[in-house]
Amino acid sequence: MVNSLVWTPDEAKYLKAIFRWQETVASAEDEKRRREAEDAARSAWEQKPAAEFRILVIGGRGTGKTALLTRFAQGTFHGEDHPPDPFYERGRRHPVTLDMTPPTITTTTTTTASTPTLPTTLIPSSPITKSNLQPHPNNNSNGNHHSPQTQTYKQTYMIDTLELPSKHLHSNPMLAQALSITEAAVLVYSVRDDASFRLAQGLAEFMHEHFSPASSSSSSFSSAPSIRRSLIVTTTSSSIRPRSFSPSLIAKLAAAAGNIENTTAVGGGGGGCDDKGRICPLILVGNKSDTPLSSCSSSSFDDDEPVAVLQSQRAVARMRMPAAERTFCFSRCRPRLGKGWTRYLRWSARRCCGCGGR
Ligand SMILES: Nc1nc2c(ncn2[C@@H]2O[C@H](COP(=O)(O)OP(=O)(O)OP(=O)(O)O)[C@@H](O)[C@H]2O)c(=O)[nH]1
Repeated sequence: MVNSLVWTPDEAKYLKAIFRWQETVASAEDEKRRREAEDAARSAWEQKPAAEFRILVIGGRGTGKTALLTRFAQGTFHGEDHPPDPFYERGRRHPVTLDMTPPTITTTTTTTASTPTLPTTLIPSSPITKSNLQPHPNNNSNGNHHSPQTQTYKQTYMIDTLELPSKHLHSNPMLAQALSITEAAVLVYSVRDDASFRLAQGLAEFMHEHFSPASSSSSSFSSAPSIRRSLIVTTTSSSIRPRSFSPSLIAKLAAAAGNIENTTAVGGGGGGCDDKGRICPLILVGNKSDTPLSSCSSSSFDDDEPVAVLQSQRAVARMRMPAAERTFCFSRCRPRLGKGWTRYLRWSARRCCGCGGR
C-alpha cells in the first residue's frame, strides 16, 4: 500500500526476511571479529609480551568506556539490547602488537637479511628476538647493507586497561591513586553530550595539575627542564622490572586501547610528568561519533565539523607539557561501528598543532 504504514502480508514477509538477514550478517561479522581477536590474543600471548602496561580509561557516565574496551579486546560491540558481559570487571587485558623501528641504526659491517644483526645499544626497550625481527619490505634483500639501515620488527605488549567507575571521578584522591598506578590515560567523552565534555575538561585540568612539575615538591625539574623528555617511565607491576619506555610508545598503546586506528600516526598527547618523573601521556577520545553529523544541533557545527573537535584540541593544548610528545592529542571514535573512521583521524591530524597529517 502506498503512503501507508500498513503492509500487505507479502510486504511484511519481505521486510521480515530483510531484517532477519541483516541481523544474521551483523552477528556473523561480530562473531568473526571476536574469533579473530581471540586468535590474535592467543598467538600474541604465545609470543610472550615484551612488557605490560596499565592504561586508565576515564570519563563520565555512559560515555562508552565499556564499549571502547569491549571493541578493543574482543572486536565486538554490545548495544543496549545485549545482556551485560558477566566476565567484564571494569577492565580488559589484551595484547597489542606494534611495528617498531629502532630510532637509528648504523651498521658498518655487511649483514644478511636472513640473519640481521642490530647493535645492542640501539635496541629500544626490550629484547628483539629472531622470531619477531622481520626485514622491512623496502630493505635491500641481497644481503649487502651499508649504513644507514632501517629494519622494522614486531613487538607485542600486554595492555591492562582499567576503567575508573564514574562515581569515583569526583574523588580526587581516588583519581590520583588510579593515575599513580597507570602508565597512560584515555579520557573519554561522548560527542553527543556536552556535560560529558565539560567533565572531561575538568578531568584534563586535574590531570594537568597532577602531572605538572610545578605542582611537584621536587625542585629538580625546574632546575633541569631539558631532562624531562628522557625521564624513565617505570611500570608499577611487581612482575615487571623497571625499564625505560618512550612516551610515544606508551601513547601508541593507549591509542590502541582507545580504539584509535592507525596508531603509527599517534605519537603522544597531553600529559606531563609527576614528581617521580613518570610521564603520563593522555589521549582524549570523543566517543559515539557514529552519530550522523546532521543529527546534532546546528549550533555545534563550524564549517561542517563539530565544534567539539576544536574544543577538544584546545583542552588538550592547554594541558600540553614540555615532557609530552608534540604530535597527536585526541581523536574521535565509534566502537559501535568498529573501524573505519580515519576521516576524523586525518581531519584532526591536519589541525593538530604543527603535526601535519603524518
Ligand atoms: N551509538 C553508539 N552508542 C554507543 C557507543 N558506545 C557506547 N554506546 C552506548 O552507550 C551506552 C553506554 O555505554 P557504556 O560502554 O556502558 O558506557 P560506560 O562509560 O562504560 O558507562 P558507565 O559504566 O555507566 O560509566 C550503551 O548503551 C552503549 O551501547 C557508540 O560508539 N555509538
